[in-house]
Amino acid sequence: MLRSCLARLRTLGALRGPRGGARPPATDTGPALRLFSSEEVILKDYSVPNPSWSKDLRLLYDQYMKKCEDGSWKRLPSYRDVAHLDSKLIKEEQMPQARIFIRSYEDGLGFEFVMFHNDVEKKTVCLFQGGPYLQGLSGWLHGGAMATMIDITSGMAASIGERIVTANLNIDFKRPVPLYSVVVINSQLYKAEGRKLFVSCDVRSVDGKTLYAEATSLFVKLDPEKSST
Ligand SMILES: CCCCC/C=C\C/C=C\CCCCCCCC(=O)SCCNC(=O)CCNC(=O)[C@H](O)C(C)(C)COP(=O)(O)OP(=O)(O)OC[C@H]1O[C@@H](n2cnc3c(N)ncnc32)[C@H](O)[C@@H]1OP(=O)(O)O
Repeated sequence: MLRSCLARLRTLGALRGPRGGARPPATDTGPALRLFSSEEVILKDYSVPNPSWSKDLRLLYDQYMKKCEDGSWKRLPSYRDVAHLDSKLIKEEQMPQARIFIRSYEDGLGFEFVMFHNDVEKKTVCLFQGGPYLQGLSGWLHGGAMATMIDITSGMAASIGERIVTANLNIDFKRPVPLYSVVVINSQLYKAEGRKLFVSCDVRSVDGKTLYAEATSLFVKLDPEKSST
């Protein structure tokens, strides 16, 4: 299994280090992801500007990167292939196919986003530009695509690095979101009660004047004593 994962990562050009050749330049994403003791695996981080990003998205990205300078906010890196590496739920031969679906589109066609997290304030902000493959009604973003981004942004506000699942997600869609436009998704953990984490969220236009959606959600930390299947 390990061998097939490594082969897959090599194909993707993600492996660097002792056997993988030169390491790419350091980014602000923190230390390289070390998955195996003998090899260092660096996965491509997609939460950085690419040519499909609109001026709005770039400007907001720059603003939030400034907020990161004093350490209060952190940019969250985002990968395509990391989630399946330790999964015991799918067969070994299925693993090379598995991808985080929001990172499965070519640049600009699907979910272009970057998230920033403030650990003290328990807030996560996502700057999101929905591409043409996310169309619902003509010219508008599909609500399911919006719901996905609300879910993940809220999940990041609830907890980073812990095994949590969405137990409940309520969304009021207030205005349709035009395709290609940039929206700002603001989420905040407002209550933690045992394994339960409660998050509120809103989605607004870049100038903050249009409210596109409001949501509340409940995330539950997985109980290691219980089986998830
Ligand atoms: C694209 C992904 C990016 C990947 C990045 C990688 C890492 C980042 C790390 C974190 C970011 C997370 C982002 C998450 C977003 C994506 C999340 C998902 O898609 S998860 C998939 C969808 N959800 C599920 O499949 C969940 C299915 N349900 C369950 O597994 C279980 O029901 C459970 C929620 C785990 C709860 O079961 P369990 O037996 O463990 O506990 P209890 O039933 O006893 O419940 C505990 C507690 O919670 C209350 N509860 C449970 N469900 C609900 C509900 N629907 N509404 C209200 N309350 C609920 C329950 O009453 C108990 O409360 P109490 O203790 O007070 O009695």
